[in-house]
Amino acid sequence: MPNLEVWFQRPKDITKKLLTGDLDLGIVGFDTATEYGQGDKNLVIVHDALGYGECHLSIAIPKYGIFENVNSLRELMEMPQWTKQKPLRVATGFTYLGPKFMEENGFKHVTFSTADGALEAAPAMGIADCILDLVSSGTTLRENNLKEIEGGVVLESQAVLVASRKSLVQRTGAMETVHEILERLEAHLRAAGQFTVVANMRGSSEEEVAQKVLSQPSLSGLQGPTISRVHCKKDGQVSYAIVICVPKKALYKSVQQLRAIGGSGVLVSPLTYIFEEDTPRWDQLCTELGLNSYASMSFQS
Ligand SMILES: Nc1ncnc2c1ncn2[C@@H]1O[C@H](COP(=O)(O)OP(=O)(O)OP(=O)(O)O)[C@@H](O)[C@H]1O
Ligand SMILES: O=P(O)(O)OC[C@H]1O[C@H](OP(=O)(O)OP(=O)(O)O)[C@H](O)[C@@H]1O
Ligand SMILES: [Mg+2]
Repeated sequence: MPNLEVWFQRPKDITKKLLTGDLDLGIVGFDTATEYGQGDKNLVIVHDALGYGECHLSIAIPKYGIFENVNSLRELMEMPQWTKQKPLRVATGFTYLGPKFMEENGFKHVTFSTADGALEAAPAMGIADCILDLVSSGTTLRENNLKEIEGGVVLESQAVLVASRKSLVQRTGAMETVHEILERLEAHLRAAGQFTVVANMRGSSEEEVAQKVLSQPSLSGLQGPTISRVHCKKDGQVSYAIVICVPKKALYKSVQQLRAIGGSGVLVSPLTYIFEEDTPRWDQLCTELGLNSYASMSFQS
């Protein structure tokens, strides 16, 4: 893409640099954008689900000792151990979201300490009573004898595309660039679970082939089959070829169904992009920025 420069930075620095106006666009975890964005209106989520880096921010407590029978945030809060003099000690890297969550849930006697990594060790080391950190597979928690509790999830997260509102509104060309990035991302993510399937079909007419294909539940494709004539070199006879999109999960079933209705020579290739007529997140972004005229604007010129 022209007019675009890409820098690799630490996630928290990306968020901070978006806020100071040193960057126009960033890709970070939603948790980082929320933690370091701290509700700043200048940070705009352009794409909220890039489909990787999935995790959630959650409270975890030891499985043992005084916590053995504690399984919810409410039960944790109602434990007699936490007093003004001896509050619940939470180790977390999320020093904005952590206290905010506990306060919103009415937790009175709580205090926070912070570290850069390996927080899961803090309870066993006696430095904290529980932790508030990211969980993905849950392996780190299991390894450290910790458990999540009901009502303890602070935030669901995955990679997101974020922008500086000021940049989008003020910088010439910024919206055009974001539009192209968004179109490509949406089209690419839409295509992620799909294959293109091309097959030769026996049949006496396009209609007959279409009927056969549509009679099979896994073969209707995104909008129905594309059918075209194949002109054989040798005998000049006409046969037909169909092109359909098939979800990866349904691939083998589709091949079986194609064979059952006279399909052969099935070619399968991955799909890179599916561009639809609309880019829903673009319209949302324009509305968010109060730039409604952009929604119908095309950048073809
Ligand atoms: N186990 C995980 N599975 C999936 N995504 C994760 C996981 N841990 C972290 N993430 C995501 O990756 C982002 C970066 O993680 P992390 O904060 O560990 O960064 P880092 O590269 O170690 O940076 P720093 O050096 O500043 O700690 C997080 O904000 C979160 O969105
Ligand atoms: O549920 P899991 O799949 O085990 O993943 C969770 C772990 O991943 C992250 O740590 P990371 O590996 O980034 O190390 P860090 O905490 O030192 O940054 C997070 O801080 C958890 O410790
Ligand atoms: Mg890390």
